[in-house]
Amino acid sequence: MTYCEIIMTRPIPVTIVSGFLGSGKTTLLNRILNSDTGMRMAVMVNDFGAVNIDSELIVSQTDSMISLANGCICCTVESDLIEQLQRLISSPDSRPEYLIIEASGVSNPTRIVSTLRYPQFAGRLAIDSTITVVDAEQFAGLEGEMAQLAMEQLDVADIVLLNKIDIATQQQIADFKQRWSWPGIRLHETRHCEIPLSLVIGTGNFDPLLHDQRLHQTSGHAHHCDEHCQHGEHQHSHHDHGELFDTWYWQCDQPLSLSALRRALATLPLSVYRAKGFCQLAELGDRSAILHLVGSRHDIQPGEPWGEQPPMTRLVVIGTHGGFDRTELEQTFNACIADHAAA
Ligand SMILES: Nc1nc2c(ncn2[C@@H]2O[C@H](COP(=O)(O)OP(=O)(O)OP(=O)(O)O)[C@@H](O)[C@H]2O)c(=O)[nH]1
Repeated sequence: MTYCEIIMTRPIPVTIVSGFLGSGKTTLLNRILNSDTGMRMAVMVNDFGAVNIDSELIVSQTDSMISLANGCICCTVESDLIEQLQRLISSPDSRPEYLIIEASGVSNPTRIVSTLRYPQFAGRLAIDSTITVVDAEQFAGLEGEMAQLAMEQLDVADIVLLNKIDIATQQQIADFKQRWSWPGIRLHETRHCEIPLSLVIGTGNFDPLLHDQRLHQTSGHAHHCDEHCQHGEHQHSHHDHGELFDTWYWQCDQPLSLSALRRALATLPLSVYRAKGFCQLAELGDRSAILHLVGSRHDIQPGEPWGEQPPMTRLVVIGTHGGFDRTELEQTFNACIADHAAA
């Protein structure tokens, strides 16, 4: 057997990174990809929004970056996932030594796990682990179907990163650990997903039997039940997450005022969970800025120089379905244009 044939017959380990909107999945991915793994990594990114901002927020030298069709990986883009996986494993030139799939924050990763276990991938892909990143501050505040989705994302986790412990209270951290530390789970508290590589890559933590057992247990949610549980409500009926969430995209080629933008972000309705993208700020001249909004917190940091790229603000906003008015959002952001804000 030739070297090439040996490589082609070895299953590619796959890590699935899941977690609610803004919990820190891309932060984890960047951390992994910027470490010295010594392996040829491929990354598949699934985003929810008109534009795949996540693939641009990944700052690394991966050998292969695949942007899956935008949408919810568990509802609408499974066929794209299958096609891309098939392409990845069948080409000797582009075949990676390790694959990471980042699901969008609105996806339930159960479907990705099932897809990877289809017979056509047997012996060619091997799930290493499913990692769920949790925003320690935000988690307990999620309600209704959002809370249900966040719990579904935890149900399939082999590894949980309880992230953002720098902004969560001790009580929030303790409450989460009390409810979600079931036997066998590997739970790590992190700041900005800082964690040794060996605890997240090549762990071999995925156990298909345990996985199936957990999903079929009661209603699937393997947490410690308490008075907040309404198991009748969170059976694993599959929602189309595209119906739970709505997304809006705004782009603008005129510079924005930073102070006006900060004010605008503070006035967004609570139903807006997430905003992210790149901004052209009057204050930054020829450099872009990276904007993140998660719940009521926002962060705007200087990014790369625009270089050859024409300066342009591109923002994706994600919220509950029907939770925001597009015309109002447009007016809010238009008012941030530096010339308008100064008038
Ligand atoms: N304070 C704090 N902020 C964090 C931490 N981890 C990530 N963030 C910030 O949270 C924001 C969202 O992080 P991302 O990594 O983009 O989150 P995500 O899960 O990929 O987001 P989506 O893909 O949109 O669902 C960014 O501004 C991060 O810098 C943390 O531990 N503490």
